[in-house]
Amino acid sequence: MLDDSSPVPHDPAQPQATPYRWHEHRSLDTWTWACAVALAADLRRELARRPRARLLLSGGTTPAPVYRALARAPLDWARVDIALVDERWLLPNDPDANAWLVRQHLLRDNAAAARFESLTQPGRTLEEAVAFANAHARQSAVAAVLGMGEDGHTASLFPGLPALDRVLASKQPYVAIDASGAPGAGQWSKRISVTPAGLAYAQARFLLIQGTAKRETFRQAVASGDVKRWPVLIGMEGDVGLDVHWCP
Ligand SMILES: O=C1O[C@H](COP(=O)(O)O)[C@@H](O)[C@H](O)[C@H]1O
Repeated sequence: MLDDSSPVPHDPAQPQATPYRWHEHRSLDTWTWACAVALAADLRRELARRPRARLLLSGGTTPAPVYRALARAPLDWARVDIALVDERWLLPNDPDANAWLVRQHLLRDNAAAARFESLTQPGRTLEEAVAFANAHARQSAVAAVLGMGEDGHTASLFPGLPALDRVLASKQPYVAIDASGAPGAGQWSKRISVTPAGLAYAQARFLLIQGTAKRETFRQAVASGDVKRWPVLIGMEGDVGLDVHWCP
């Protein structure tokens, strides 16, 4: 069940500089099903209009139950292309790779028929992986699913990275990221990430978050409006709007 009341203070007399819609769910179950149903609806609508539908996904851990639920949706999955918004520089069969999460939790059941564009492959260099991503990225996607760390990073864009200015201004949809020194990046400092220019190809944006710490992170990000301190704010750039789905 959805409750659209926003916990983030907002003066309705002021135009909202960072547009988002806050969907608060009571439990992990309702969060999971609401997100999966919304994504399936977007895919179904696109497949009714076009030969193929494209979906951009995050990794990490949070979206796994949503992907498992989505995998059971009765769609013509053979016409669906799945790509990542970011990847750690790991081979796709590494359990810490975002590709691994997608393979384990989405590319199964009905969705086993979907076509997946893994960014990393054995023998592919980082530069080749970024070129591969950019070669496929300039086409409309029904939605981009974003995650967020407690530090406010999204995709592989971490707060305070020296390269953020360049990334945020990039005309390329994907770039290589050196996240050395960013505590939230863990041991995976080499990464590939979508840019705001890449996200602009998504017709809808979902931010899937859980827990009070991430709710507080999101509140601080919105209050600050500083995208370099809170890269999650890239989800609100442009006029698409960000659907934030939260559960405790
Ligand atoms: O490193 C990453 O982290 C974020 C957030 O992950 P979570 O485990 O806190 O859900 C994720 O969205 C991103 O794809 C991933 O590369």
